[in-house]
Amino acid sequence: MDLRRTMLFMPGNNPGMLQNGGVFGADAIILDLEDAVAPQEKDAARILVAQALKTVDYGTSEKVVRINPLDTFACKDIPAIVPCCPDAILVPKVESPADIQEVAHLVATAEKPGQATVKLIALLETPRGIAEAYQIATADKRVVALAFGAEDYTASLGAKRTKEGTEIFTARTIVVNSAAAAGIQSIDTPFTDVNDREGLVADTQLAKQLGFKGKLTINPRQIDDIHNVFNPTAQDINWAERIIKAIRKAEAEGAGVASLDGKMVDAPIVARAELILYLSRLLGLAEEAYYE
Ligand SMILES: CC(C)(COP(=O)(O)OP(=O)(O)OC[C@H]1O[C@@H](n2cnc3c(N)ncnc32)[C@H](O)[C@@H]1OP(=O)(O)O)[C@@H](O)C(=O)NCCC(=O)NCCSC(=O)C[C@@](O)(CC(=O)O)C(=O)O
Ligand SMILES: [Mg+2]
Repeated sequence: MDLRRTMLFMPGNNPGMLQNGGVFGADAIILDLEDAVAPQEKDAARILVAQALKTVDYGTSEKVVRINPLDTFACKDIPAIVPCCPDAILVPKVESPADIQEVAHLVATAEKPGQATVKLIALLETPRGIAEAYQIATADKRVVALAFGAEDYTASLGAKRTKEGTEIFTARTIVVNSAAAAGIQSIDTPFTDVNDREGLVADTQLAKQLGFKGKLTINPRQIDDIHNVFNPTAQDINWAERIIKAIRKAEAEGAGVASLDGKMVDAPIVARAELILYLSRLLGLAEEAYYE
């Protein structure tokens, strides 16, 4: 499983940020050619991002480039970026399966022989994109995640953006459910007030509760708080260990259902416990947390 708890945006025309992007420990970095770059800077940013992909060591962070939409500069971005071997392309303002299929075709044409297959992440940030979420998620096998962009979405809706996020609740759950139905990940919208840590943590907790697997990130100071929310806690790991022990004991006694602390333990509970343990092993948390 690829971890995408944090996906850190950095403007593609900012050499300082592009140079340092790998040192913050984000699961993914997104070199942005779209909205963080002014129209007159697009050509320079494309060259800078291509160069960064070839020369900067981003460590274990997944390398993602957000291209421009198909009706603007995507046809210039894809042939310039794909041969520089990004891990994935973030496609903004996706509105239909046809958008994804067209990008997938352009990417396939631009890939060098022997290059690892470039993945696609669809950014849904319009009412139509949300309405077509499942069709978009299943439009091409390169698609590994759906991401949600609340600022563009609420601007298109004409809805006021609030900290509580009532206006985006339906869209968030559609994105999560569509991605899960397609067997891919869902990544939540960024929290745009970089000085409001409490608000960030609350918003990330809500995203996790809804089923998102990560959050778009705009500032390195947000990374640890987001990771802390998505990481299993020592309590989670302890619960998961006890669930697995309880079900193994029940199975040894010929039963498919166990009881722990008075609560029923059956297949979906066991699946949740296994996921927690898998994630904690992946993050190197299991032992440390278990023996606390
Ligand atoms: C927010 C702010 C201006 C705050 O600046 P501040 O200056 O207050 O930050 P400080 O924390 O003081 O910086 C301390 C040190 O960290 C360095 N540093 C900061 N950020 C860094 C970073 N990202 N990567 C590497 N390095 C970084 C900085 O260079 C400094 O380095 P140094 O000088 O050496 O000490 C800044 O973070 C920033 O520009 N973020 C990226 C913004 C961006 O890409 N937006 C577009 C993508 S979202 C989007 O499009 C979503 C969506 O699609 C969704 C929808 O639709 O809803 C849409 O449409 O909205
Ligand atoms: Mg946007």
